Parts: sequence; structure tokens; C-alpha cells
Amino acid sequence: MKGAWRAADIRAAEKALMAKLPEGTLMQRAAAGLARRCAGLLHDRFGGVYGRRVLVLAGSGDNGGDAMYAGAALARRGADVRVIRLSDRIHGASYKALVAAGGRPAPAPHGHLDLVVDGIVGIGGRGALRERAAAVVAEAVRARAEDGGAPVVVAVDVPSGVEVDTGDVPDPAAAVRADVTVTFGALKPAHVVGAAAVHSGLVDLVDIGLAGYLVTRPAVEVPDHSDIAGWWPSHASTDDKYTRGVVGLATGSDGYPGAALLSVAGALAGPTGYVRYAGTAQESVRERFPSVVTTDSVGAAGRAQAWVCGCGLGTDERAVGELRAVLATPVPVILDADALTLIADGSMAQPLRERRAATVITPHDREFARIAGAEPGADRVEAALRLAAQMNAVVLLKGDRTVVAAPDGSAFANPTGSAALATAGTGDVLAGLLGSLLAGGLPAPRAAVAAAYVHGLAGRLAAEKGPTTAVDVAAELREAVTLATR
Ligand SMILES: NC(=O)C1=CN([C@@H]2O[C@H](COP(=O)(O)OP(=O)(O)OC[C@H]3O[C@@H](n4cnc5c(N)ncnc54)[C@H](OP(=O)(O)O)[C@@H]3O)[C@@H](O)[C@H]2O)[C@@H](O)CC1
Ligand SMILES: Nc1ncnc2c1ncn2[C@@H]1O[C@H](COP(=O)(O)OP(=O)(O)O)[C@@H](O)[C@H]1O
Ligand SMILES: [K+]
Repeated sequence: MKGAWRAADIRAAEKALMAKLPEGTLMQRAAAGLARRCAGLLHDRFGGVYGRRVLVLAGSGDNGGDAMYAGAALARRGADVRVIRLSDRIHGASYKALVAAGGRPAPAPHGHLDLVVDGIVGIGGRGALRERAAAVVAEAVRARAEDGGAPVVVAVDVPSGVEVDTGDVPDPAAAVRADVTVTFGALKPAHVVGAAAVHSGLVDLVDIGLAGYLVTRPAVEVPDHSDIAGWWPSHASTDDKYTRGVVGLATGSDGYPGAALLSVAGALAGPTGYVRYAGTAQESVRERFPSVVTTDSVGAAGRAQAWVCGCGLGTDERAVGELRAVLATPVPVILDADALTLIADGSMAQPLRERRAATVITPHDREFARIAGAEPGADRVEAALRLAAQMNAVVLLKGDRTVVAAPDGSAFANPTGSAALATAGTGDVLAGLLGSLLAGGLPAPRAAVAAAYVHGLAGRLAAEKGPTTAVDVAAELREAVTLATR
């Protein structure tokens, strides 16, 4: 798990570390890491650094300093480096170093450009880029590299024009879109949540010695394969189908039988040994998935270790009864789709309050608005945490970088998403898989994080093969589980 910290926490850690080091050491470490990465990118794409045309965009703060010192290092290796000063006041020592190494000031981007280094603003940035900076960025990225392609864009610390602490991008046209972001010391929320995560491109973390000085809890954490592999329930030789957990699904309706099939398909890819389906789509479920045991209602079903409720369930009287029955069980419950609509008017507040087992809700933004009164807004992590605390539930807030927030204040951002998942029914698949993980015994926050992770991988695998539907995503789940857990 990698943490991401907000700017104030990063600054506090940097201050504590800097007090123990000669002045300028941290910037030198940052700039050295940045130069190394830039040289590597030039090498990979153009075969070397010598003669490559590099444009450094320098703002008024230390972010510009990092960029200009790195520019100086590239100039010493023979790159043709120009710098555009975007403020009257720029970091003096690094500018001098750049000029001494052969770099030259430029009034505007011109000619071909192989690499653009965005040192406009770092963690001191606020809001969208100001007009001149935005115009220069737009012009620079329109330039062509020597090979006819677009220049490589490297953001220093964060892409300029994004909100570092939230991942919001107030104006996408006035924010850098990086191929690679070279960041220092620790990740920031902008690298992992919201539209800013997309603007960050590949994120490369340079160690500047900060780790021991970050004493606060990260704002958000990012899982990797090893977390998922470590958490995924494994089968013991003494297991039988019941000890591996039974997951129940109260999903689908006459109007939406497909949601039943998709949620069952999701559940079957999880670690449980037994899947129960309770609802009106019994026949199609049995036909398609002979291993699933079906009944027409939650009341008629046997025991389960977790229930999934809501995908395509509808909102009629029958649906209300099924939701009540699920909420009354003493086991973890996932509320998705129509179940979220049904709880939005507050009529289920009491059964929700009375629950002792975990409740997980899986809203997209509009469902979130129905429950919370407003869409998540710019700070998706804060919004999800607020709702989690208010409802005493784990919130899985869907999106390109799905956020999982727990009532204990911990928050996670899923790194594996794929835009290919933005298609009808993929949420049903996710809910089923999540149900199986809960029934398999994972604590609710981990179950939510692991489900989003594997679901995202399945989306990517499906997208590699062509246009993607929810059925394709479900079909890739088994391979995604294998990839994530080995
Ligand atoms: N601290 C450390 O130990 C280390 C720090 N390091 C580096 O320092 C960076 C932080 O440097 P920093 O604090 O100087 O702030 P930074 O982000 O460069 O500039 C902020 C200035 O930009 C301006 N501005 C703001 N918003 C704007 C906008 N929308 N559009 C345009 N301009 C805007 C505003 O200035 P103004 O123009 O208002 O006077 C503001 O003062 C950090 O990200 C990392 O790269 C590394 O070297 C490792 C060691
Ligand atoms: N632009 C996007 N990029 C990546 N993932 C997305 C995007 N939009 C939606 N998703 C993911 O797709 C799934 C859609 O779920 P949902 O909205 O509940 O769909 P449905 O109700 O049709 O099943 C969620 O896992 C969500 O995180
Ligand atoms: K930057």
C-alpha cells in the first residue's frame, strides 16, 4: 500500500528533514532524480540526450527550481535547453546554473520540441493555470518532436493546474497533461484520485529521504498487487463449500433480469464456495450458471455470510421487502443501484442504524447525490469519508479512480480502473465480486478495495480485446484474479 499525503503534510515533513541537511540538499536530490528520468525518456524515444530540444517552463517557486536544475543537467549532457520564465521572480540559483550549462532563455516555444518540462507550479499551486502559463503550455504541446510526434511532457512533482490535495482539475484546458510526473518524497492525492490522476500520466516517485518524516496518516492509500494477493482468501485442504463462505444475491427483477446474471457472474469469480440467488430471475440464473442455488426470495433462501442487494432489483413493493429482509440479516451487506435509491428517502434509516455487521454502499456520483444530498464535488475522498462516517458504512464511490472510504477515516484509491468500464452492467459484476469477498471473510474496506482492483484489471483485459461490455468484463474476472493474486 502506498500512501498519498496532502501538501501541508509534505511541507511539514520536508521542513523536519531539511533541518538536518545542508541547505539545498533536497532540491538537489529532487532535480537529480528528475534529470535522470528525463534523460531516460529521451534515450528510450530518441536514442540519447545529445542534441535533443528541451523546453523548461519555469514558474516562480521551487518547482521551477527543480526543473531548471534538471534542465542544467540535461544541457551538460548536450541537450539544447531553452527556458521560458513565467514569472518576473524565478528561482535564481537554478536559473544561473542552467545558463552556465548552456541553457538559454526563450520568449515563447518555437521550432521542434522533444521534451517539455513542466516546472510551473508544484505543491504551492492553487487553481487552474493563469492565462499566460496556460497559453504557453497549449503552444508547447502543439509543437512537434524531431520524429514528428508530440513532445514528451514531464511534470515536475505534479502537473501544473491541478488541485494537489483533492485531484480536482478546475479547468482541464488550463492544466498540464503529462506523460510522466516525477514526484518527490511521497505521492500526493492529485496523483491517485480525480481527473488530476489522469493528467499525471505515469507517476514516478523519487526518494528524497522523506519517508521517516511523514508522521501523519496519509490522505488516501493506493493498493498494489501484493496487497490484493495478501488479502485474497485462500482455500485450505480442510475447506468445504460452506466454510469458504456463502454469498447471497438479491438482485434482478422482471424488468432487469440481466443484472441478476451479471451480479452472479461477478460472485462466481470470487473466493466463496457457494452462491445463492434469490429473486425473479431464478430460471435464467439456473440455466446460465448451474452451480448456483436459487430461490424466489431472500426469506426462502438459506443462510449466507454476505448479501448483495439492489442491482436491477427495481423499486416496487417486492424490492422494498427484499431490501428489508437483507438488512435484517446479521451478516455484511452490499447495497447497490436500486437499493441505494430505496434508502435515499430515509425510510430505511432505522434498519440501517440497527445493523451490527458491515454495510457497504457502492454509489456512482448520481446515486451519491441521492443519498448525501449533493454530488461528491471536487474532493471525492473527503466526500466519501463524510458519507461513510454519517452512515457508518463503507462507501465505494465509483469513477475512473474508484474511492473506498471507511467509517474509521481510512480512504483508498483504486489504481487499476479503465474507461472501458463505463458501460452498462459493469457495476453489477463488481457488486457480485465484492459480495463474494465479504462472504469469504475479508473485512469490508479490504473487500471493497480488492473488488475494485480486480474489476479494474478485468476491464483492462477486456478492453485489450476490443469493444467491451459487462459480459466481457465478467469473463475476464478469473484471469484478473489470477494476475492480482499470484
Ligand atoms: N520544500 C522542499 O523541501 C522541496 C520542494 N521541492 C519542490 O518545491 C515545490 C514547491 O515549491 P514552492 O513552495 O516554492 O511552490 P511552487 O509550487 O513552486 O510555486 C508556487 C507559486 O506559484 C504561483 N502560482 C500558484 N498557483 C498558480 C497558478 N494556478 N498559475 C500560475 N502560478 C501559480 C504562486 O506564486 P505567485 O505567482 O502568486 O507569486 C506560488 O507562490 C514542490 O512542488 C517541489 O517541486 C523539491 O525541490 C523537493 C524539496
Ligand atoms: N470513466 C470511467 N473510467 C473508469 N471506470 C469507470 C468510468 N465510469 C464508470 N466506471 C466504472 O464502471 C462501473 C460502472 O458501475 P455502475 O455505474 O454501477 O454501472 P451499472 O449500474 O450499469 O452496472 C464502476 O465500477 C465504475 O467505477
Ligand atoms: K509542475
